[in-house]
Amino acid sequence: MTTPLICQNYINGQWLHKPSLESHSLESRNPANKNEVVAIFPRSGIEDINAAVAAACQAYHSWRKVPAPARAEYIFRVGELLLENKEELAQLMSREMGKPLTEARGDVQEGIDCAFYSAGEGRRLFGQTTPSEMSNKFAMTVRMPIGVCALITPWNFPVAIPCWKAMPALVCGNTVILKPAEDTPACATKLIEIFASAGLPPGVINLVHGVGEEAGKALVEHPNIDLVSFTGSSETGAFVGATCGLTHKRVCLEMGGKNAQVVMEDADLELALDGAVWGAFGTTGQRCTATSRLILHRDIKEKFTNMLLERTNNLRLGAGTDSNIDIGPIINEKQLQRVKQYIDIAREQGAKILIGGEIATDGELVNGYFFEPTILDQVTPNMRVAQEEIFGPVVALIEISSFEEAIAILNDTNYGLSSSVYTRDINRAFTAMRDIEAGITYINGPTIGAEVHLPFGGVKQTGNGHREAGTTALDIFTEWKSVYVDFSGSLQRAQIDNRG
Ligand SMILES: NC(=O)C1=CN([C@@H]2O[C@H](COP(=O)(O)OP(=O)(O)OC[C@H]3O[C@@H](n4cnc5c(N)ncnc54)[C@H](OP(=O)(O)O)[C@@H]3O)[C@@H](O)[C@H]2O)C=CC1
Ligand SMILES: O=C(O)CCC(=O)C(=O)O
Repeated sequence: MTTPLICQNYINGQWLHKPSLESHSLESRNPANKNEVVAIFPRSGIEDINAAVAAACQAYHSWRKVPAPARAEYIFRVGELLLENKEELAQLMSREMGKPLTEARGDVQEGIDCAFYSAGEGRRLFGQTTPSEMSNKFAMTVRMPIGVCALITPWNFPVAIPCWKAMPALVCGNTVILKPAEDTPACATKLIEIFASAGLPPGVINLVHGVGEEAGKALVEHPNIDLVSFTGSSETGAFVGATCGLTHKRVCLEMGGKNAQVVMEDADLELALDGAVWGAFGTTGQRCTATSRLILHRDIKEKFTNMLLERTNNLRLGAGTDSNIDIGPIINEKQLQRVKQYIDIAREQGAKILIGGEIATDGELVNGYFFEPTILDQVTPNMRVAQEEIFGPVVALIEISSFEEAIAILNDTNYGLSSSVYTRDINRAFTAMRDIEAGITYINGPTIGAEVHLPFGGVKQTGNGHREAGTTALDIFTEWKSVYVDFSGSLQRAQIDNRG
């Protein structure tokens, strides 16, 4: 058992608001061992939010004028420091969030990739030049920063998601305030320590810990916040979207998925099996891109289900820090109960549990929040487990008899984040690419595994039309200005006459 990390807010270049054990403090615990306190962190209030917003507003005036290539050099340095600290961060993440070490390393690696990719944008941030209607005039567009950005992030990717948001925001000339999830304050603190070590000027990046409904809400409602970038649940996303609408803020929402993997009768079944196991049970199913529906052609369903059962039966549960395990814990008691409730709902609505379905309590598992990897059969498309995001190690099997039926069922949800089709038929592959309603489609690959230089986000209720990562992140964190330069020395005739 290690000593808890004492986390503080980072405001205007200073570590502030030391939490006391007695009051105004919260703790994060190891989800594989609830007796282990990983971190103690402040329960920030409105005064902390006001201080962070004031610092970010003040810093914005000079940061936006730092040349973009120079802003990018700080982010490049963050990437180098993340690389140097990768193992330490991954170990901490495994303890605080529970994901297996290999996955935690992948999470940090996404942050590193994002740093180097975003830093490259500092030397691009391309605008356009375009002909003017006048002879002695130039016309062009430039990207302008938006201002002070609130970044509200979940616990499932405690390094990657804050990096996806903060890095492009800073390269574009904005200043930021991060409000991380209550479950992962230590990861956020270590990440911001790295940003601070890269020498960013005071106020450019700020960290405020606390409760979503207090600190997060205060940030979203604050009149001096210009943009909110949010990843999390549909319910909180709806509040964030509505509040930003009422207070005229820019807003970018990413609210999860109900992702499906289709396996057709001509698929390479071993390949599809790897995809299904990793997609459904990787990160204990706690990914917005997780495979929560397996749409199986009736000709291969029985064989594939048996293969899946055998693999699932051999998965080992345990602490993410133990290199011999496959599946870590669920993040907290509330999420554990939520997953359990969905199993009860599935049963009530007529689904059959082929394997799993219970909270796992064998041996040391009793000390953590473990749930057995679960396969639900005889699921019909209108059941709640086929429509709602569960965010746990649960996958629903749905049988289909044609490719058209598979695509129709895949599309039949309110979400539209990730999707996958396993087939050897090129015509089906291209039809899937065209007809699937999702922001991401994989052919012969699992629904998870996004790369940072491609747009990330979804259609329908997954989001509000924005895409993180890739060059599309620049569209979130900048606004266009059209610039006309008249070098005629007089008001041009056509302009007065409206060209007539
Ligand atoms: N799309 C995705 O990647 C994710 C989706 N989810 C979905 O959400 C479900 C619930 O998970 P949960 O962690 O509660 O998700 P939330 O949406 O509640 O949390 C996401 C972030 O929003 C903050 N927050 C909560 N309430 C407010 C508020 N009123 N105003 C501003 N910020 C707020 C949270 O802070 P705090 O942690 O302090 O509550 C956290 O930082 C999961 O079961 C899953 O379905 C969850 C995580 C990631
Ligand atoms: O699995 C992926 O491709 C990325 C997942 C992710 O970012 C998320 O679940 O929030």
